Amino acid sequence: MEQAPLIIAPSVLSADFSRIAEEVATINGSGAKWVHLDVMDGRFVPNITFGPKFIKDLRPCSPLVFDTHLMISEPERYVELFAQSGSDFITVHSEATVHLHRTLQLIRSCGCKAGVAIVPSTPVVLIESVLDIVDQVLVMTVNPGFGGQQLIPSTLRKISDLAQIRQEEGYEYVISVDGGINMRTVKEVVACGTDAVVCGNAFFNADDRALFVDQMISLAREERIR
Ligand SMILES: O=C(CO)[C@@H](O)[C@H](O)COP(=O)(O)O
Repeated sequence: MEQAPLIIAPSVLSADFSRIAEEVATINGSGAKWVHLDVMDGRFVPNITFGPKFIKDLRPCSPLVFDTHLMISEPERYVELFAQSGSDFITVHSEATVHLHRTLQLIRSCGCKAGVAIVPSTPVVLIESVLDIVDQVLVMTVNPGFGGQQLIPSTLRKISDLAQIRQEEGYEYVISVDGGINMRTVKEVVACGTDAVVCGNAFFNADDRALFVDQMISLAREERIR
């Protein structure tokens, strides 16, 4: 069976918040399938973005999958609010919650798909015991907090490891990659087994955002048939 096209998830972190509805409209028209929503609390990461009201207000602006990435400490305290805001996926960091398994169960019990994220210094072995209950594993390829950073090469191995475990165990999670993804780096992450890529600066700085998405998907297809 042919593999599904690479999922492109533009990160609104790199959007102009003063024109956020217009910016999201360009995501809708670009061929991207997901909208990536980076929630930061100034504690788990050294930056602050937005909360559930922002996502709730954006929900009517897009029919796409809302991929909410909680870069916040103790995310379990806010899961219900982010579920009510219209998130499809809610992804929490393994480093940010003591009871990771329980937090992932909570996400699912709220009717959302559950994701687990790991920062560059966290090895895959630390999340192996929850891989049977997640719908997405998000591999951070930069240290979280800011857009526009360079991909850290030592993170790539984790993508291949997750793809191998998925195959061996028959799991069905989506493997997504976040940080420093652009037309130069997409092939290497696809070669490792990525299904979805988060793109902040590369998407929002593209002269033609629809063309950018199209080219990223084509580059992925070329890499997969190589
Ligand atoms: O979560 C983050 C950063 O913490 C990312 O989602 C960035 O927003 C990706 O931006 P680029 O590296 O693609 O510019």
